[in-house]
Amino acid sequence: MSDAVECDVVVIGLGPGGEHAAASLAKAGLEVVAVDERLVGGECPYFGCVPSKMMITAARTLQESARVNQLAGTATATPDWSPVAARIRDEATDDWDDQVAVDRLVAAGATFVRGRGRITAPRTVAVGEASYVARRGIVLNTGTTPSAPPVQGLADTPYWTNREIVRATELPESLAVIGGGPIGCELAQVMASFGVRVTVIEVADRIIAPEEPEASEVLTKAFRDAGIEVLTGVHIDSVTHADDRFSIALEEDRTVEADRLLVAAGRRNNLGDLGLEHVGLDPMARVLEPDERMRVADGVWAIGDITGKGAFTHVSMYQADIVVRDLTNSDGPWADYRAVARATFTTPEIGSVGLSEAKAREQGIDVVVATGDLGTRGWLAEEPGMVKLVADRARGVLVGGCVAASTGGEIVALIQTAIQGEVPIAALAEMHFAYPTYYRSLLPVLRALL
Ligand SMILES: Cc1cc2nc3c(=O)[nH]c(=O)nc-3n(C[C@H](O)[C@H](O)[C@H](O)COP(=O)(O)OP(=O)(O)OC[C@H]3O[C@@H](n4cnc5c(N)ncnc54)[C@H](O)[C@@H]3O)c2cc1C
Ligand SMILES: NC(=O)c1ccc[n+]([C@@H]2O[C@H](COP(=O)([O-])OP(=O)(O)OC[C@H]3O[C@@H](n4cnc5c(N)ncnc54)[C@H](O)[C@@H]3O)[C@@H](O)[C@H]2O)c1
Repeated sequence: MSDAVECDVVVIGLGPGGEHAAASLAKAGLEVVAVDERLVGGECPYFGCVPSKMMITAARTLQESARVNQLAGTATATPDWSPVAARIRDEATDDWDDQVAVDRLVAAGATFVRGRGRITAPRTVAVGEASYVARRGIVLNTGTTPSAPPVQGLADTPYWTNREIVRATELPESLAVIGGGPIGCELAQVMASFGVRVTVIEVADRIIAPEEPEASEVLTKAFRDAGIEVLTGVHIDSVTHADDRFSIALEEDRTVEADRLLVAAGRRNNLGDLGLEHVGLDPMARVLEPDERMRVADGVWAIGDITGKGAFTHVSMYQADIVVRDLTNSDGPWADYRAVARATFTTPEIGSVGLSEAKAREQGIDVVVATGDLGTRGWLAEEPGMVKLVADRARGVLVGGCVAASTGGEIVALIQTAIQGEVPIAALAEMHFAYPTYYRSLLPVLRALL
């Protein structure tokens, strides 16, 4: 091994948070070595949020055009995947080339190293033959890899994960999706909008299971209305691939056949073989539990999906800002997860923030909930949807909310502000809500909580 290079900070893994932390720390004058074995920016820009939302933008355009026949005359749209594939390749991912991101990082003052980082001693990281000693410490942002469930035969088949489907240049006639979480649901609906016959196979008793049951119900109906087959509470016995077809054998002698199979059954945190034992951490850890400054051990910070605080780009970026504050000796503010917002970009979009009713009850909160529909706006737009608010009766404030609507992810911003600011429900229920907006649908639900 060559002589160790000294620096202030080594960032291992440059997902959205790692890239942001490395650039910000370098701009603040620290000597930063930023390491990634794949692409700078991580899953989000190349295989996750960005390409999937580009697909969703196209799919929504098709969905809207289909509503012309219902509301405004006649229109015929002929779906064509080629502009979507071209935009993903040329505009979103630069053909899966991260040179722009590398240049940005280097321009910020960081040293970029392509390779696999591994902790070999406190404050010491090896990348291949090179070794780096970080005077201040190591920031971990190693993210996740798609994981496949242990289903007989599956590993021997050419199934897709998010990393393959974003590169698809042609669509199959039929697609089976294992997993009805956010990835499975978003991509299933995209494919169905482009005319693919889609079956979603979910082992839990409902799709988007961590969200409110009422939201799952609305989405399941929307899926079925759009011709997507939704199988829930289903166990897969085996998967085979022959003659370019997948056969997914379900219990009770049922089989789903499809041209392609997307596995969206969850993710595995990239914590294996990271040398965690050298800094006193469990090398078998599935998540790294950080303190409020994102510290997980002496001289080690962790951010992003590996912290288990919500596998979202905005959480990774939020945590990166905290690490930057800590490493530049600021006074905070430190981590606060009371009002983490999220949006699943299906149609309707499922926006959520804070605690679900189930999570609030688990925490022993004296819970009161109320639900409603999308009111006048929902009726005008002929749009299904729902609003659910979760409140702490004793404190008279909201602790969670979920909105299924075309703008669900936007409407939750109001609920988020109320949770974060601990605004009394009584005050919220007396505010002006413009008529006939979507967010006005919150008003009767707020009043029902009082
Ligand atoms: C299809 C899809 C859609 C999504 N849509 C959304 C969305 O709409 N909104 C949202 O907020 N989130 C979305 N997400 C989640 C989002 O992509 C992640 O939460 C986000 O990327 C943050 O991840 P991260 O910062 O933990 O790291 P990641 O993005 O996972 O990046 C980790 C990086 O670490 C590198 N790495 C790992 N181990 C090592 C090592 N030992 N040495 C060197 N480098 C290493 C990897 O190469 C990778 O570049 C989506 C995810 C997927 C898959
Ligand atoms: N819009 C967004 O913000 C967005 C979009 C996509 C992903 N994400 C993030 O990425 C994370 C990963 O998403 P995901 O959807 O891959 O994972 P997930 O863990 O959220 O969902 C996986 C689903 O697969 C099901 N499943 C697991 N094994 C199965 C089996 N053998 N048969 C059938 N179903 C099975 C699970 O019950 C679960 O419902 C999410 O938790 C989310 O935080 C966010």
